Amino acid sequence: MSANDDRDPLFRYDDPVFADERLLEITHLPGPDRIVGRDEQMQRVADALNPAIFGSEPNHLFIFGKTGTGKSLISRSVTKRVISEARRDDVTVKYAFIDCGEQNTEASVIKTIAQIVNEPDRSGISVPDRGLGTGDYYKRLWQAVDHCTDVTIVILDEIDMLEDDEVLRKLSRAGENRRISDSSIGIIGISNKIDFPDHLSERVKSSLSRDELVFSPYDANQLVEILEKRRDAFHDGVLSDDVIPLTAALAAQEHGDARKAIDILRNAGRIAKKQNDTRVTAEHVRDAKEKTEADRFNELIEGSPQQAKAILYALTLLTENSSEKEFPTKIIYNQYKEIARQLDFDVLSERRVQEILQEQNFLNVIQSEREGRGRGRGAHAKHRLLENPSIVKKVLLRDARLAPLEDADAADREDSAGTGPQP
Ligand SMILES: Nc1ncnc2c1ncn2[C@@H]1O[C@H](COP(=O)(O)OP(=O)(O)OP(=O)(O)O)[C@@H](O)[C@H]1O
Repeated sequence: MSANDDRDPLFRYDDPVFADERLLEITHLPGPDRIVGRDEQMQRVADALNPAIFGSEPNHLFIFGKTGTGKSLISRSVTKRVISEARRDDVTVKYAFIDCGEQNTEASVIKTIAQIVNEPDRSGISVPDRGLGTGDYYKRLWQAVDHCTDVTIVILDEIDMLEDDEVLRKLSRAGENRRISDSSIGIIGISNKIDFPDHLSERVKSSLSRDELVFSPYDANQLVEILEKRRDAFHDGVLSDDVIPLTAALAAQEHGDARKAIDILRNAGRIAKKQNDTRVTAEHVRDAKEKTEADRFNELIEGSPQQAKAILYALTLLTENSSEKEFPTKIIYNQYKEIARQLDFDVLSERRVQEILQEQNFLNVIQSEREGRGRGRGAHAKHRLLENPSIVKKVLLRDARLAPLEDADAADREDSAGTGPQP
């Protein structure tokens, strides 16, 4: 009897497609030999963090670049190398990776760093999840940092999502202001908004944005190389020859986004597996592209209220039915009113719709520009959808309250195709 004979037949124990799917997970940190084309950026991050190896204060650093250009990968990878180098000299370096999209208040950022760094046996303190004011969380953070580390590296991803820059001011000057005495803190701020430092107060800017680093998008060849280095996520012979080049080409269409490339490849494998295919083909890749885009858009709008979805639907219809790409608030508002009536929603004021458009701009769902120059505010802003309208529509219609729009949409399409009832 083989070892597998007594296993529960309800489950699968072999995976015909993936040898190690974790290599394609977004949280996976690939080793240095799998990192492609970022030597210069790695060196710059290493230069900024170098003092930490000897227990001294690292330089703060800002990293900019579009989605999927390796900003968090390089920050985490170099930080980990700093930690292991420092350990050789008995220097303790710890790091906290904070997603400011999820933790955007001063108290939650401070609490999270303190919880990551703290070892109650060494510091003699605890960092409770709730119940302390911001000031007390700071006190515990300084204690934890002083007792448990020589250097703390704080990586703030999506730093532009922070409610205000107070936390940056205090963290960046902790040593200078003698909040901590036996230890130091280095900050790496990551953002895809290159104009982010313009929004910081002068004091924070002067202490933080001395060192800036820009990550440019990958070209299709680099994306091919990145994917080739993860080919062992699949069993030998599973990927058809055209899968990696096609995935790279599709991911390079907007800008060279490695996150999208890896997501498409993983989804292609999953789709093949679901269909009981043992080879991943170009067709799986095309389906995977659509799924990846829909998933990503869904993630962006998941928490949005139904009114915001109705407004986005209005912008989607306008985009679909016109050769224009940008629309003024007023035009979107008129279309929204129509949709709100169809859905039996209360009709919001134009001012409120304008605010919601602004929020969606902040969430990177749409892009708003004021007429003339600068980021969009106010009644004269124009708004553009950042995703393919057919994907947006599909995702918005997943919301049951918006589903009636699907019938209206189908009827419109029939009419415009001339297949509606003839007189
Ligand atoms: N140069 C590279 N070599 C190998 N893999 C890479 C490279 N750049 C990015 N990746 C992979 O692409 C994915 C996205 O990278 P990462 O999260 O670092 O991008 P990012 O610029 O921080 O994006 P975002 O702004 O969306 O957070 C990760 O799975 C990462 O491992």
